Amino acid sequence: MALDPRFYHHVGQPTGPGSISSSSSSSSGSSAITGITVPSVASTTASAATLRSTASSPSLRARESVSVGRQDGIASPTPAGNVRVVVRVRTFLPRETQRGAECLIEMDPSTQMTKLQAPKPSPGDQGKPKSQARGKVLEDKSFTFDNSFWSHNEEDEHYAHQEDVYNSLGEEFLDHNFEGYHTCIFAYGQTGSGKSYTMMGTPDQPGLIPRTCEDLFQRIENSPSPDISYNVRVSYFEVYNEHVRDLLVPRTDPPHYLRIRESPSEGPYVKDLTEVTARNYTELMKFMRKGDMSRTTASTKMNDTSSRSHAVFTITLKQIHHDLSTDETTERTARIRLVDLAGSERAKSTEATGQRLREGANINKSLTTLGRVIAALAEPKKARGGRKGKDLVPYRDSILTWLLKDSLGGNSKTAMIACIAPADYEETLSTLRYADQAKHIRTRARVNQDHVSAAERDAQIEEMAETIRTLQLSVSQATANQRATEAQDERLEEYQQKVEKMQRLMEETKMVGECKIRQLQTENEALRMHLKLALESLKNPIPPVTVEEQQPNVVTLADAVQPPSDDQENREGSPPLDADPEPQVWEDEDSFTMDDVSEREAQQMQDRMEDLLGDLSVFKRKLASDHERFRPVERAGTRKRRRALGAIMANNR
Ligand SMILES: Nc1ncnc2c1ncn2[C@@H]1O[C@H](COP(=O)(O)OP(=O)(O)OP(=O)(O)O)[C@@H](O)[C@H]1O
Repeated sequence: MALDPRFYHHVGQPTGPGSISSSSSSSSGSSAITGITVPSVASTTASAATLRSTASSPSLRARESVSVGRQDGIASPTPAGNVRVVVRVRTFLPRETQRGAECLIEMDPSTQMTKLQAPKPSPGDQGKPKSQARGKVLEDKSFTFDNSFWSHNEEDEHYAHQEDVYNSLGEEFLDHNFEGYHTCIFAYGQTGSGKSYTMMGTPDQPGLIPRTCEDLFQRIENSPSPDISYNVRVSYFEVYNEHVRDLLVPRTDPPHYLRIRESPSEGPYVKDLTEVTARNYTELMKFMRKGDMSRTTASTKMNDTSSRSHAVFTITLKQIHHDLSTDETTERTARIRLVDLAGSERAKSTEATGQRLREGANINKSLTTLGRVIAALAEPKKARGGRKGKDLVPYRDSILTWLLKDSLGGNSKTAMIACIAPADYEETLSTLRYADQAKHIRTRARVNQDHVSAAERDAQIEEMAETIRTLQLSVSQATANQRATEAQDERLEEYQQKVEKMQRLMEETKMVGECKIRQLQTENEALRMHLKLALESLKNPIPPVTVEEQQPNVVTLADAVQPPSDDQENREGSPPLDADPEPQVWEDEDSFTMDDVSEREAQQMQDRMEDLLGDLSVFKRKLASDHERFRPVERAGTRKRRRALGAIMANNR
């Protein structure tokens, strides 16, 4: 049985059902804002349809008009790095319009260049050269990114809508997820620069996260293969004041913070983080909204709903393909990490005091560490190697960078969206510099895929059940000894993890089982149809074919097989033309009537169907017995865990 084509999917090919369609249009001409004449995009409209993008979509502009470097047509000023870096400038906010702010940003859609202009001298600096204004050297700066999204004024023909950002970045990253890669998209920028708008958006203008969720389930629902089962799990946490808080559990007072652990295979992870299964888009959105409501935001001078924390929304997509012919399972797991960072802020601009000031300091601290991590990763490895070849990337200096370690420098395809405000020279310059450095980072993404045979899966479950039994024993012994040691805690934790892992494994085994049943049912249905047709043709046989000058209702075998050609007739050994042919009729001993054939076929089909139905019921019985076999372990595990936890709590008191 062949794997779903998506398992062989190559990067860059359009896959899956389209995302939300784009609505804007474009023509050639010059941008009112940028003042740069761009090549006519009218000629690109033919290919626009195949790219599922509109002519004004930045993704299309990038693919069509830029011919620098990369095969996929996206401008690549970063031969050394593979992190996608895009920049997006937002519209003026009312407070900026009121103070008559000037837009300092220009973007060139044909080269994806972003230019930051030095602001006009303030009244105090009148008469001084521009470069000496405010006592600082302020000059125009230009940067080139994979995409420069112009979201400043909607009237502009190159305005990048939310859907354009998704079409250009989110869709491609979701392709990678279906291929089995971990991905991470994070939004970076000063407070009020449009990070939450880009990642979450509004109900009317959904951002990258809801669009990814929608496209994910559209692709699953339109999956062409019944042999693949999908499992989607989601978690959502925030890093607030250097503490991790689960956003999928209700807030408590005092807040309950989670600890960070590191596993050799998975790297740093949040211990006891809630991870829930989402069966459809509606459920996934429910979890997203729940987490969003719980996120710490506050009104500041710079932003009415300023995020005071870094939020990490993670979707885990598991694709399980079962091959009925080999009874082998192929599993692909992809982690989709979507991060909305808190914005960097200057105490002077926000005029924050008290709690807001402390939050701001912590936000800045972790963002500074992020900056140092980016800077270290952007350097060639040799240059950053410390003594004894130790890697000196300061991941551990903040919770945020520690948790994003894999996404920033490991097994992940990563993108950074640098959000900028149109009228803040210094903050924007700092963001653009970070983004420029991020272009040089190289991650090492790999396809996360495993092959497991049915026997291996059974053995895994068996082995895990054994480990759980041993751990149960040692936990209860330790509890009996009334020694609440750290080792005991660790063992208990290991035990809990194993039980959870086993539950998940059993869930997956159930999914494989369901997949098998689906496949058998499909085959069964096809056979049933076949049988029905065969029986119908038995009831209403096709009238026998008669051949001229031959007995009615019979066909000679020679005629049925091939009409004689002139050549054959004259060949040696062929009966002479005038010889009286010995007709070989269907009634002969060695020949068949049409009815015989149909009956035999029907009988074979009936037998096959009975075999299949037999297989199906054996299989169902096996599933039920597996379920029964492991349920007691699960129940006992939960009971024991509760008891052990209770004992430990009592000991600790
Ligand atoms: N592209 C855009 N189009 C229209 N409005 C936008 C756009 N980007 C941002 N905004 C508006 O700008 C304001 C600030 O945006 P947002 O809250 O997303 O900033 P932020 O970077 O997440 O800030 P913080 O770091 O303080 O949380 C919001 O009112 C938002 O609606």
